[in-house]
Amino acid sequence: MATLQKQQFVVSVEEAIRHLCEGMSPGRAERLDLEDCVGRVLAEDFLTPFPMPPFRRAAMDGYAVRSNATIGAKLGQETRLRVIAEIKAGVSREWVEECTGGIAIEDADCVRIFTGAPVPHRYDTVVMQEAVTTSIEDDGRTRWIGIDRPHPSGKHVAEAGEDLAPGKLILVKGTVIGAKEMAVLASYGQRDAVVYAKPRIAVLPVGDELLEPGAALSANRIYDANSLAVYAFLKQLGAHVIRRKPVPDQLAVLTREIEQAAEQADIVITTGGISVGDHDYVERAAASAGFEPVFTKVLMRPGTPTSAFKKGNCLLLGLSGNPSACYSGLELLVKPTVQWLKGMKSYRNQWLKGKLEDSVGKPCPYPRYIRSIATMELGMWRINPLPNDKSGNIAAFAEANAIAVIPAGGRGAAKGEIVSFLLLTHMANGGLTL
Ligand SMILES: Nc1nc2c(c(=O)[nH]1)N[C@H]1C(S)=C(S)[C@@H](COP(=O)(O)OP(=O)(O)OC[C@H]3O[C@@H](n4cnc5c(N)ncnc54)[C@H](O)[C@@H]3O)O[C@H]1N2
Ligand code: MOO
Repeated sequence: MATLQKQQFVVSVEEAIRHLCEGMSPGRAERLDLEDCVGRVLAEDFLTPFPMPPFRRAAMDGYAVRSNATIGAKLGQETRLRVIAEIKAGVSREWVEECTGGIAIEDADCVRIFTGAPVPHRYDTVVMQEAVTTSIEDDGRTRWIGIDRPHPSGKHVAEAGEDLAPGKLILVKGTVIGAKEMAVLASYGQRDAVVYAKPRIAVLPVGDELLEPGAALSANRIYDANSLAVYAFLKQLGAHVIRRKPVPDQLAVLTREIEQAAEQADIVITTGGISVGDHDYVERAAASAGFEPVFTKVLMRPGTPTSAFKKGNCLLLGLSGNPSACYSGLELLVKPTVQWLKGMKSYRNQWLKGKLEDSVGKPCPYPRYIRSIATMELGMWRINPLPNDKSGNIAAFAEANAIAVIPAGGRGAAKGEIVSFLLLTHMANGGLTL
């Protein structure tokens, strides 16, 4: 039998990401209740519809006073102000008007006020209750406060619109909705938001050796680890995931599975079966299912055989079967692609710089993505490459919290060298969603 000659469309990691994102656009926009928008991406700019705060309000519990009335106040020579009303948060405009509207403007009165309550216009400052003495007249009703120092105008009063004027662009299209975005939207009374649909991604683990977790282990078989890893990763990214059972190494079966998955998904991810072995069928099945190659080799190790194919709007991404290589593919390629498809403005990976705490001796013609432990010490990231990080091993990546990149060629990298690294999604994830 002739040895399989893989078509060579070789790209760098950066080029692979560009190819993957190019020609795919975020899904349709849909309007969802805010509670269902966690981790979703805004498909429209959000402009403030009214001033924030919407009315002039007290920022402390205390007394609303006219600052003029406090000018002459001194220790031992208190200014006394009569408390003419009590205004708490949530009272009606009519109530405030009734309490203070008909009263001639004099300096010598004040109102008891609580945080969040509207400050009547006649008063220009709020004095915290800790800063006053209180007294009640013999009639048991007339209340006074004593103030022993001047209070400047505008203290503890939040003016209407001082936070945000109406018509201001506060959340731009492409922003992930998390807690603070929710607070903004809910502050403006929004019940729902227009967000991009979740990307739909199907996962097909490929290989005769694969058993479903839960089945009895038998000779020469292994459990399918990848499809659950991909499932978890994609869930964390906020995708809709369809996980299929392991597919045998048979061209016809795999072709049919890919065709079926492509009908349900924007992206089909296979794991395994993408290298040059006689029983690696993903590339041939992709062709039988009508997919065109986008790239068939990525300049990275692990995961060099990672390949992508396109048919219409559907992308087929073949990740390596080795669990570490598969996982690297998720972090390096799948994450930016899915984030792009989710409509995220900042969809690219955020690379950081750190100092290698150990040399990495193994030379490699491609950039090597080393599973590592990154720690921050005295303002500097330090990178400890994990030993024994063959792409078929799981120990190194189970421990890792980062992937560091060792440039191609040369003799690896020396201890003390500054390298780029990526914090793994479970460490760095700003938008962990389910
Ligand atoms: N002659 C060559 N052989 C190989 C090359 C090469 O360039 N020339 N590349 C090697 C590299 S690098 C990689 S990476 C692997 C990739 O192979 P595949 O992606 O085709 O993966 P498989 O051969 O199907 O499996 C590899 C390995 O991973 C195990 N595996 C597969 N699926 C799963 C799963 N769902 N869960 C857990 N483990 C899985 C599988 O049993 C194998 O041990 O090819 C090299 N070969
Ligand atoms: O590209 Mo592979 O993942 O090194 O074994």
